[in-house]
Formats: sequence, C-alpha cells, structure tokens
Amino acid sequence: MTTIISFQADQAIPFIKQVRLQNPLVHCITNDVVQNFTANILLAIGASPAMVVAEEEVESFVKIANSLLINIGTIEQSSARSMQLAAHTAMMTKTPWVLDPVAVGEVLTFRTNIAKALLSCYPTVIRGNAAEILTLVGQKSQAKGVDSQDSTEIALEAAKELASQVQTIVAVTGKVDYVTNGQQVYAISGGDIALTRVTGTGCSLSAMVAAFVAATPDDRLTATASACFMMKRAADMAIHQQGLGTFAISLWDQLSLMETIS
Ligand SMILES: Nc1ncnc2c1ncn2[C@@H]1O[C@H](COP(=O)(O)OP(=O)(O)OP(=O)(O)O)[C@@H](O)[C@H]1O
Ligand SMILES: Cc1ncsc1CCO
Ligand SMILES: [Mg+2]
Repeated sequence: MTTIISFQADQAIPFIKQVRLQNPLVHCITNDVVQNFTANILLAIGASPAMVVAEEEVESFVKIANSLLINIGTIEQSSARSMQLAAHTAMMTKTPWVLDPVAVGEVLTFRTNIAKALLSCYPTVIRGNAAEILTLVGQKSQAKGVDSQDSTEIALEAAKELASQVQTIVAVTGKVDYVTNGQQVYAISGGDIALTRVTGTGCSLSAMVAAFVAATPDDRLTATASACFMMKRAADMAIHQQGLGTFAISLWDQLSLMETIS
C-alpha cells in the first residue's frame, strides 16, 4: 500500500520562487474559454505565456519554449492537428509538456480519442479532474460537461495506474488534490469551493504546472504538487465574502503576491 504524504507549504516555497526567478516561456494550446484568464494567471506567478496554435507555427515554437500546455477544452479538427504536432515535437525535443484532458468521457468521443492518442507522446504531467482521469484508464466516470461528479478519492487508484502506464505524473484535482508518479502520492487539501464556480481554474492550474515543471526540472513531482498547493493557498487567502467576480480577481491578486518578497 502507498503512503499518502500531506504536502506542506515549506516544500512548495522554493519551487514558487524558482518560477519567478526562471520566468519560463510556456507555449499554450488551450481552449477558447480560458485564454485570457490563463495568460494572466501565468503572468501573475512569474511565467511568460504565449498562445500559439497555428499548425504552421507550433513545431518551431515548441522548440524555443520552456514547456508546452495542451488543453483540449474546445478542440476542433484544426487545433487537434496542431496538438498532435506540438506533442510529437515536445517528445522529440524533450520539452516538458502537460496534458489537460478536458471533458473526456463516453459522450465526447472525438476529444477522448485524441487525448488517448496524445498519451503516446509521453506527457510529463497529466492534470485533470476525477472523471477525466477515470476515463483515461478506461473506467466509468460521472461528469456534467467539463465538471467532475466523481471524487478524487475514487480516482486515486486510477491516477496511480495512469502514471505507471504512461510513465508520467498525474495530478487529479478536486476537494483534495492528489499528485502521483505511480509510487509516491502527495495530497494537497484546502482551497475553496468557489474555485469550481469560476471557469478555468483547473485549466489555469494545468498551465501553472507547465511553468513549474519547466522552472524546476530536477523534481517534477514536487513541482507539480507545488503548483497545486499554490492554487489552493491563493484561494484560501482570496476574498470570498462578496461575489464570484471579486473572488476571481482576488485569486489572481493572491497568486501575484505569493512569495514575491524574497
Ligand atoms: N470542492 C472543492 N473544494 C476546494 N477546492 C476545490 C474543490 N473542487 C476543486 N477544487 C480546486 O479547484 C481547482 C480546479 O480543479 P478542478 O478539479 O475543479 O478542475 P477542472 O474541473 O479541470 O476545472 P476547469 O475545467 O473549470 O478548469 C483546483 O485547484 C482544485 O484543487
Ligand atoms: C466551460 C468550458 N467548455 C469547454 S472548455 C471550458 C472551460 C472550463 O473547462
Ligand atoms: Mg478541466
């Protein structure tokens, strides 16, 4: 049986600082809903976002980027081709890359097939909600569109299995986040239910993971857990007495302020 280790702030702090020091260039191929939010979240944590999607451009851009994010949230034929080319280039150039398999499941078969095919390009990290991770290992899942109705506890074994199968790191997020390489498991608790009521917090977290694994290549498991910790901690500190708009802005503020004083 694997011991689940509760991830602590003192483990995350050096990784959060490294992202600000390194200012990684993160190549994002992400969905239409979250482009602006994701770019701003990356800037807030000290990374440099670039949304480059054209099939004609992705190959050369992956080669100069420090990491790549592929998020299939609003995938179409043309973006699917860009994703496959970008992931293949990342594998060949050993550029770390993160897969966010948004809304994979039995209803949305086009994206599910693409996401499964992308696994052969060995993502460095897969970050998804419980339903998405269950789907990728071929188990039944419950979702309402992009939102999971399964808990991360139910998906933990699937996350470990996926990590072992694909030789990757899996971050399965929800009330408690679990980050695993198949052997070790970190648990990150905290955060706020409001994170599920602002669109793109998971998508932006995947982009943060891409920045963290680029800036701290020696320990990508801790880097991934640190990104998850940072999002939860920012939500803990964000203002949540008014409405969701204030919460979203305050979350952005808290991400930008965390560990800026050295
Ligand atoms: N019930 C909850 N309580 C506290 N934090 C939560 C809860 N559910 C999710 N989170 C946090 O919300 C963030 C997004 O995770 P989630 O699993 O909802 O991603 P997602 O479903 O891919 O989101 P999206 O598709 O909207 O981008 C993570 O930081 C996660 O820890
Ligand atoms: C709402 C939505 N639909 C496709 S992607 C996306 C962003 C949150 O996953
Ligand atoms: Mg998602």
